[in-house]
Amino acid sequence: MEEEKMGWGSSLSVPSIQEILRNDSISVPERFIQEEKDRPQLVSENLPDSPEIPVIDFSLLAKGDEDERRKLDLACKEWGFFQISNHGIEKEVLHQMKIAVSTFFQLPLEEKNKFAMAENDIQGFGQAYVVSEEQKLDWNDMIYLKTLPSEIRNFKFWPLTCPGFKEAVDKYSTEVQNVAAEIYANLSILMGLGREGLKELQGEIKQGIRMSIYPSCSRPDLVLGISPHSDGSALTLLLQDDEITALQIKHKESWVNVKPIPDSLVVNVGDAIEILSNGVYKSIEHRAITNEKKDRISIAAFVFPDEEQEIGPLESMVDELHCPRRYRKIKYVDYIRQIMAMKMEGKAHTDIVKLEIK
Ligand SMILES: O=C(O)CCC(=O)C(=O)O
Ligand SMILES: [Fe+2]
Repeated sequence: MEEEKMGWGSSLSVPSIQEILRNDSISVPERFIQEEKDRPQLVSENLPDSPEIPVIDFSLLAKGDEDERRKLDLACKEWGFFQISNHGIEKEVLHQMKIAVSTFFQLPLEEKNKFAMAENDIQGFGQAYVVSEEQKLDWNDMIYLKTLPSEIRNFKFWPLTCPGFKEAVDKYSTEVQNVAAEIYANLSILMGLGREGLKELQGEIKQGIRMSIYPSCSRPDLVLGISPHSDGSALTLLLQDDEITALQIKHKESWVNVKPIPDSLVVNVGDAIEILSNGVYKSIEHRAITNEKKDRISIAAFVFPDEEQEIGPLESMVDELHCPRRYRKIKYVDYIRQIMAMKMEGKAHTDIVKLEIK
């Protein structure tokens, strides 16, 4: 029963890119070659020297600093993305998390397959959003786990054969949740509610973590590490490799690189906050590219509303004259199930909740 309740949908199973590369690390299989219009421009080529995405000092935010909160407001309106410094999560916790993930991906395939996604859920080792045999595949392998609330932590997908994995993920997800909760509380204030307003309306936020490996690729000009999409979460907090620039976001119609700041986290507004804020805060399209030299790991913690909650624009964000209602209400789990059943193409999936504006 419980499992059925947890089901968010399913995905066609896809070959492991790491396994393909183990047999032949030079050729790029047809299914991974993007249509010409979708291929990335490489970092070293002609992406303009992009404006830097905002950096928010988390320690100030946590102290209730109003200037910092205004910076957060602007970042969510104009960029939908920001990096946070001084988040207070110890370096060692970040380090152990990265080690756990790379150790997992070094396991032999048969070991990883023990945690393969079940029929009716996207949890485990595999891919989400693969809905047809013709669909181009992304150059990554990933494992997705729901990590919070803690009642669901002890489930069968924990790769217990991977030493230190559970401990590292437990620790990291708890810490990252505290950071997410503080940002959530600040957004709540900015949206005209009290600090606890969003939580009171929507319940505690939950968390799922997507851990990905993007192996180095002989032809990074032909493939995408992850295709353009926006996140279905409320917020996403991303821990990424300190040295490799790979994440790109859509800003004013162009792709902009998110240059890593060591030990900081990249945060983005997800669809749920876009909907709650009536479109004032933007859930921005993003993608990741690959490189020829080095495998890259990233860890995306998605925080999201309770599945049974309805999400829709907050009354405080709707003003019939200046800011009419832009989205219909939807139960969060129905939103997720519907978008999981689609191939992600940028932000097209958010159309399912958009209202016609007269
Ligand atoms: O690996 C990255 O930089 C992005 C990952 C991402 O966008 C996601 O998992 O939703
Ligand atoms: Fe994403």
